[in-house]
Amino acid sequence: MRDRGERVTQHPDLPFEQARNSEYLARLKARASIVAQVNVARSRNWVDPSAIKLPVGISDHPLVGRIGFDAEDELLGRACYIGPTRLDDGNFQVVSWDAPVSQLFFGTGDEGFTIDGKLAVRRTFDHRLSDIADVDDEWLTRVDPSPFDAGDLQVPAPSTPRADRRARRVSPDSQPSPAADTVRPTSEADAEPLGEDGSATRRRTHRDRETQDQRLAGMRSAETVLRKLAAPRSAALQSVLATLQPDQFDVVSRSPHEDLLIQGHPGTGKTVVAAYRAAYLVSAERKEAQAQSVLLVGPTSDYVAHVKGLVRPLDPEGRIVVTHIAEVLDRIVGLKTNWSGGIGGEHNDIDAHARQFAARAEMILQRAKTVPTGPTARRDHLEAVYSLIQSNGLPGQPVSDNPEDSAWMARLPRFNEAIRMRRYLPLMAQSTLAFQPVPFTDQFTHLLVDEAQDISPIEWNVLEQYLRPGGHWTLVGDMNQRRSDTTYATWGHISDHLGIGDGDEPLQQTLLRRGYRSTTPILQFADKLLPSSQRGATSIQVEGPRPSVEYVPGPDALFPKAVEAALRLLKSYPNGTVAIITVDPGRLIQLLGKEGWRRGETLNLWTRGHELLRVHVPESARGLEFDGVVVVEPGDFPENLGREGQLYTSLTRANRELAVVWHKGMPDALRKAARR
Ligand SMILES: Nc1ncnc2c1ncn2[C@@H]1O[C@H](COP(=O)(O)OP(=O)(O)OP(=O)(O)O)[C@@H](O)[C@H]1O
Repeated sequence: MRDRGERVTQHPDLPFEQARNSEYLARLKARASIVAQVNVARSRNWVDPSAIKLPVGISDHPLVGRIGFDAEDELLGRACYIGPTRLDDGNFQVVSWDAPVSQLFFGTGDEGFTIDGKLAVRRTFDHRLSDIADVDDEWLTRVDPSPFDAGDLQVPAPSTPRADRRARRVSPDSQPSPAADTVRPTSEADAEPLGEDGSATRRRTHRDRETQDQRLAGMRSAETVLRKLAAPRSAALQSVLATLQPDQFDVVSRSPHEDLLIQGHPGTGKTVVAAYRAAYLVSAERKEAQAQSVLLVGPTSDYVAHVKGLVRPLDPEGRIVVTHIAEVLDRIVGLKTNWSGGIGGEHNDIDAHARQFAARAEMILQRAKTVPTGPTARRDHLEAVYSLIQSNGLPGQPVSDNPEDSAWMARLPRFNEAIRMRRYLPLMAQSTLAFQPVPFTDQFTHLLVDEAQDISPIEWNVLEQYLRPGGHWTLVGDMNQRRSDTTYATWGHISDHLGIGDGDEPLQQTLLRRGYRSTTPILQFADKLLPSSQRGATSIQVEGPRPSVEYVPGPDALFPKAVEAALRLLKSYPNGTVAIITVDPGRLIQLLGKEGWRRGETLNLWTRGHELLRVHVPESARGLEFDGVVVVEPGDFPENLGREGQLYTSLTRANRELAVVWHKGMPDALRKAARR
C-alpha cells in the first residue's frame, strides 16, 4: 500500500543514487571496523550504554543530498555529495553536512569558502530508514550537461566496497533533463498529499494556492518537506537533516561561543533545531567542535526516546548526552528511590533560594562537625541537610530569617516521606549539591535545554552546575506552552537568572515562525486559547480536517466516546500514531482494560491485537507528536495565571487530525472556535 505523501513517479536517477548511498554506508562501515572500539563514556555518571558500543566514526545515516556547479571546481569537481560524515575517495566526494561548503546545500549563504563557479543545482534525498527513497532537484541555473551527468553516471552494486561492482550504465534517455527536474509548482498533485478525508483530491482554489505559495516562500525542497510531513508519524522523530531549511540551519550553525534563545509556536521545528545544533556543536569535521560536549535536556523520558535517534548517527563519539530534567536531578541525588506523584508544589518547593538554604544547612553541619560518615554516608548526609532546612537550622543558627521561608520550611514533610515524592526531587538534588558538587569531568561545554519554559528556578540552579566555566547555553521553548506558575513567566527572567544576555539587556530571541507539524485548521483552533497578541500561528500544512468537537450528555459516556474517536483515527492513520490525552488517565485505563487492551512496552502504550494506542497526561505529551489526537474534557486541564498552557500544548500534538470530547465544560474560546 502506498503511504500518504508518497510520490507516484520515480526520479530517473533514484536507482543510481540508492546504489551510491549503499556504497557510502558500506565504506563508512569498513572504515569504522578498522578503528578500535573505544569507551566513549564521558564520565562515571554519564555512561550512555548505546554510546559505549559504538565504534568511532561509524554513522548509519544515509547521504542527505548533492550539489552541482556550473563550472569545474578544483577540489570538488562538478558536483559533490553532502553526507553525515566526510568521505574523500577519488570520484566519490562526500562533504560533511556541517562543513562550510554545505551552506550551499542548506541555502544559507556563501561565506567562509570559495568555489570555482556557482551553484547550479541542489539535489535533496528523501529517506526510508537508511535507504534513499526519493530524489528532488532544485535548479538555480540550468547547465547542460548536468553536473550530475559527468559521464560517470553508473549504478554501482549496492554491496561492500570490495564486492564485485559490475556497473550498470544508466540509459542516456533516463538522464534527468534540467527542465524536468526544475521544482514543480506546489499545486501539483505531489505537493498536495495531505488529505485522508478526501481533501487532497479536492480542487484547490486560486486563493488557497496563493496562500500555500506564500507559506512555502523561502523554503528549499518544499515538496520533499510536505511529503515527509504527510507521511505517518512514528514514535521517534525521523531524520530531517536533508530538508533542514535555511533559517533552521542558520540557527543550528551559530557559533558555539554564543548563547542562544529560540522561541517558536508549537511544531515550528524547535526540537529539530535543538537536536541538530547539538550535533553541529560536537561534529568531528570542525576543529573548534572537537573540544565540545553537549548536555541536551528535554522534559520527559518519552522525549528522550523521541529525539535520541536524530543525534545518534551524527555523534559517533558519544559527546552528546540526551537526558531529561528528572533524570538529571535523580542522578545527583544518587539514591535508589521511586519518585511518585506530580511535579506540582508550592512555589517555594522549587524556589531559587533553595540553593542558599542548602548551602547554609551544610555550613551548620560542618561547624557542628556532625558530617555523616560510613556506608550510608550519602543518604545520611542528604537527610541531615534536608532536616536542617525543614527545622530552619539550629537554635541561634537559622537557615533563613524570613518568616515566610520559615513557615514554608515548617510545612515540609519528614525526610522519609519527602524522599519518595517527585515534587521534592529538585530540593533533594539541591541539598545534595551542597555537599557534593558536580565534578569537572561531569560538566559540559554546552547546555541545550528544550521546553525551557518549564524549568523552575531551582532546576536552573541545578542545571548551571553542569556547565563548564566559559560554557554556553542554547535555550529552546515556547512561553505559551508554559505548564505551571512555578516557572519563570518571561525569557527575560530566565536570562537574568542565568546571567546571560548583553549586559543589562536580556538575551535576544530567535523566532522560528514556520509551522511544520499541525495543520492550519488545528493551529487556528488551538490559537484561540492565546492572548490576541500571540495568535496567528500558521502551518505549511495548510489543509486538513477541521478539529471535531463532540459533547457527550453523561459523564459515563465520556471515555467510551474518546476511545471511539481514537479508533476512528486509528482507522484513518493505519500506519501512524494515535494518542488520547487526558488529565484523568485512571478512568481511561480501566475502560481500556475492560475492552481487552493490554499495556505495551512503555507505560503510555496500549495494545489490542495489532492496534496500538497511546495514553498521555498533558505532562507526558510535551514535545511529542502523533497523527491523530483525542483530547478529553478540556475544561479539566489546569490553568496557570489565566493561561491554558497545558491544554494548548495537548491540542497541538496532532500532526493531521484532532478530536475533542467533552462533558463538563469547554473553555469559551474553544467553544467559539468549534462553532465557526
Ligand atoms: N526542515 C524540516 N523538514 C521536514 N520536517 C520538519 C522540518 N522541521 C521540522 N519538521 C517536522 O515538524 C515536526 C515538528 O517539529 P518539532 O517537534 O521540532 O517542533 P517543536 O517546535 O519542537 O514543537 P513543540 O514545541 O510543539 O513540541 C516534526 O515532525 C519535525 O520532523
